[in-house]
Amino acid sequence: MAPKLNLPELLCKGAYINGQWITDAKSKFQVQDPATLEVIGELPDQGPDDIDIAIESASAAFTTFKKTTPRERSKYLRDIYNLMIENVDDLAKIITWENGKHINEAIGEIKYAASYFEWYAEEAPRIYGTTIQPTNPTNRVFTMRQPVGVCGIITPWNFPSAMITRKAAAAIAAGCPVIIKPDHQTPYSALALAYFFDKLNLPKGIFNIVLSKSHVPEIGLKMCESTKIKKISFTGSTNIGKILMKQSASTLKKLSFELGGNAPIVVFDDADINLAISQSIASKFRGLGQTCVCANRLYIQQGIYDKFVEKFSKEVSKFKVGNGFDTSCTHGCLINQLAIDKVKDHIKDALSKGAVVKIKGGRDDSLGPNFYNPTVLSNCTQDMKVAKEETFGPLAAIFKFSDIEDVIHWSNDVEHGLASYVFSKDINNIYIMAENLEYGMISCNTGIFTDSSIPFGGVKESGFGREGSLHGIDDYTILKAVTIGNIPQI
Ligand SMILES: NC(=O)c1ccc[n+]([C@@H]2O[C@H](COP(=O)([O-])OP(=O)(O)OC[C@H]3O[C@@H](n4cnc5c(N)ncnc54)[C@H](O)[C@@H]3O)[C@@H](O)[C@H]2O)c1
Ligand SMILES: O=CCCC(=O)O
Repeated sequence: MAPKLNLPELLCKGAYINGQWITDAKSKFQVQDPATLEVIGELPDQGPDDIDIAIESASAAFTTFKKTTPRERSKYLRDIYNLMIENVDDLAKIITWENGKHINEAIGEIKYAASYFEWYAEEAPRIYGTTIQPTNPTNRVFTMRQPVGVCGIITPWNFPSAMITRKAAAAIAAGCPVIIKPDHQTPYSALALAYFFDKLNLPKGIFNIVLSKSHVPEIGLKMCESTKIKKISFTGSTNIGKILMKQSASTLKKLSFELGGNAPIVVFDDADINLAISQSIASKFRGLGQTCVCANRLYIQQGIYDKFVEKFSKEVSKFKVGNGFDTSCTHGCLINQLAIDKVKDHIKDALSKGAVVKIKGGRDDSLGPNFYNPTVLSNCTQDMKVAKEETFGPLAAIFKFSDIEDVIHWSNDVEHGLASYVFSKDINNIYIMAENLEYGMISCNTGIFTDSSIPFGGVKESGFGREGSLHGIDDYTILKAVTIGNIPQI
C-alpha cells in the first residue's frame, strides 16, 4: 500500500536531465514494492541517446560551475542537507517502499545520506594545495586541486539514497557536475534528491539522473567511453566493476569503485561477549544482511564459542521479519528472488559440508515472496561457499578458531577486502589484527562504524578510492603542479 507522504510531489515521475523532468519515453519500466510486489509507478526506460543529452548538458554546465566559489557550492550542499532532514520521514518512506528495509533503518539511512552533504558543505572550502621546496633554487613550485570534470555515478539498490549522496556531495563540493544512474529497482530515492536540487535552483546540468532498466549495459558503456565524462564512480558488485574497468580503458578514465565485501568478525576469548553479540547482530543483520559491510563470517575463539553460539541464536530468534512499515517488526524483506536464491544456495552448501542448524529460518511465503527469516549455522568451515563469497542476506555463519595466526589467515583468504571487525579487550590483539587484516576498514569493538567522517573503501577486489572524510574529495579533483622557473636570485 502506498505510504502517505507529507510532500506527495517527492515521488517524481521522470528522469532529471539539464534541469528538466523527462517523463516521455519510447518505453517505461515499472518499479515494484518488494514487500507486496505492487507497482509503485512507471518511469522512462531511457537509452543511450538520453545519456548523450545528459553528457552534453553536464559538460556545458561544467564550464561555469568549475568557476563557482567553494562557498557557493557549500551553500547548495548545506541547503540540501537541511531539506533532507526536514523531510526525513517522507524520504525514509520512499526507501522502505521501494527497497523493503525497515522504516527505522530507512530513517537512519536518510540521516546518514544527508550527513554527506553536511560534511562536504564543510569540506568544500578546504580544498588545499601545497607549496614545495624545489631542487632547483631558481624554481618555485606549488600544487593546486581542480575539479576533474563531469562524473558518471552508478549506484546499487541497497542504499538508494546514501550511495548517491556519498559520491555526489564530494563531486559537487569539488565543482563537478554529476550524471547518476541509480538501480532500476530503487530510482525514486534518487529522484527525490533531484527534486530538492531543482527547488534549490542548482544550475542546470549539474545534478542529472538518467533512468534505465533495459539499456543499462549500453548506458554504462557510453559513460565509460565518453571523452566528456572524466570520472566514473561506481558502487555495486565486483563483476560489474570489472566490466566498467575494462570499458574505461579506452579513455583511461579516473575510476573509484566500491565493490563487494566478505567481512569477517573475529571475537577473542577476552572480548565483552554481550557487546560482541549485540554488535555482531547489528552488523550481520543490517538491511537483513544486504549491506556491503555486513558480517559474512563470524570467527569465534574456542573458549567462548559455545556460549556465543547459544546467546547469539537466542537473540536472533527474537527477530520479527515483516513489512518494513510495520513498526512491530524488527526487519523488512529482501530485495528480490535472486537474493533469496543466494542465501538458500549458501545454506545448502554449508549443510552438505557439516554445518549445524541453530536457527532454521527460511522463506516466509505467508508474508510475501521476498520475506526470509534469518538462519544461524554453527560449525562452519573454510571449504564452504559462505567462507569465500558474500552471501548478502540473512545467514549468520559461525566458525570456531583457536589461534590468532589461523584466524588472520582465514580472514584474509578471500578475494575481497572491504570491512572487518575485531572484538577484544586486549590492545595487543586489536593492534595485531588491525595491522594484519587485509581490509580497507577495521572496526574494533563495534559493529556499526560507517560515518561521513571516515574514509570508506576497500582493497583487493573490493575496489579502490575512498568516499567520505577529508580524503573523499581527492577522487573528484586533479592535482596540478605549477613550477615558476628562473626567479632572479638577489
Ligand atoms: N563497497 C560498497 O560501498 C558497496 C555498497 C553497496 C553495495 N555494494 C555491493 O553491491 C552489490 C549489490 O548490488 P547489486 O547486486 O545490485 O550490484 P550490481 O553491480 O548488479 O548493480 C549496481 C549498479 O550497477 C548497474 N549495472 C549493472 N550492470 C551494469 C553494466 N553492465 N554497466 C553499467 N552499470 C551496470 C546496476 O543497474 C546498478 O545501478 C554487492 O556486491 C555489494 O557488496 C558495495
Ligand atoms: O552497503 C554498503 C554501504 C554501507 C555503509 O555505508 O554503511
